[in-house]
Amino acid sequence: MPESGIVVQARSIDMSYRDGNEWRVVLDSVDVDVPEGQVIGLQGPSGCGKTTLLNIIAGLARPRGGSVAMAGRDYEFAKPVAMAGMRRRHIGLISQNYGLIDDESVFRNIELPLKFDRPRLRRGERRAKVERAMRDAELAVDPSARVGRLSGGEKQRVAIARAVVNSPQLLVADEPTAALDAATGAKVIARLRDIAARGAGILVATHDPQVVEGCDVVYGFDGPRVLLRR
Ligand SMILES: Nc1ncnc2c1ncn2[C@@H]1O[C@H](COP(=O)(O)OP(=O)(O)OP(=O)(O)O)[C@@H](O)[C@H]1O
Repeated sequence: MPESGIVVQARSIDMSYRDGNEWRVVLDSVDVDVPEGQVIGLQGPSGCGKTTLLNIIAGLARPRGGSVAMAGRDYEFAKPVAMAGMRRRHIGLISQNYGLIDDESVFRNIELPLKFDRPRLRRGERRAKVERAMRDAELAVDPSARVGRLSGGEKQRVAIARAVVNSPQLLVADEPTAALDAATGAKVIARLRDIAARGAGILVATHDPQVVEGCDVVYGFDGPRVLLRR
């Protein structure tokens, strides 16, 4: 049985990549818990395996060993269609390069997950959800503005709004402040904390000390292991 209040539990995760004739171990029996209402950090030098672990917990990559469970249900890594449905319904993703469509408006970028997951939602309801997500992300730009014209900080907030528009239980963010100055980065962390305060679990990979400071628990990488830091 899962512990109550845990959004996602990863157990004994193993991952290796083939390097010529050898297998290079990146994750070796790694355990991670993401509780409701908390921001959990993954910290470590470049190349240590943060993105690999995030992708596994976000259901985007299949580990070579171990299991991941959301609300006590194991991810069905062998079933790509079921996995895609689970990701759409329960997981919000903020990727390193934001993954936005520059030629589309702010509104259309943010509503995209709703179009896939809630195609029968009425226009008014969709608009209300997008506006709510924009408020949650503290995004005060014209919804009809083209994303390509926004600043880096604004783009990051569009990515946050899009990730939360479906009210996911788990939000996964890969280096969310990497391209931002310190003041803008601080605002992003504040937004993540607000989103967690409403019950979501957040997992964030970072080497930004400011982000680390804003986490409830930080897992630090030390070679192919994850150690609980605080
Ligand atoms: N698809 C892949 N095939 C082979 N090797 C990979 C693959 N993905 C990642 N790796 C290797 O696994 C290691 C961990 O990569 P990962 O991207 O998870 O690190 P990271 O900690 O997120 O790094 P960064 O902070 O630079 O993003 C690296 O050595 C990388 O080269």
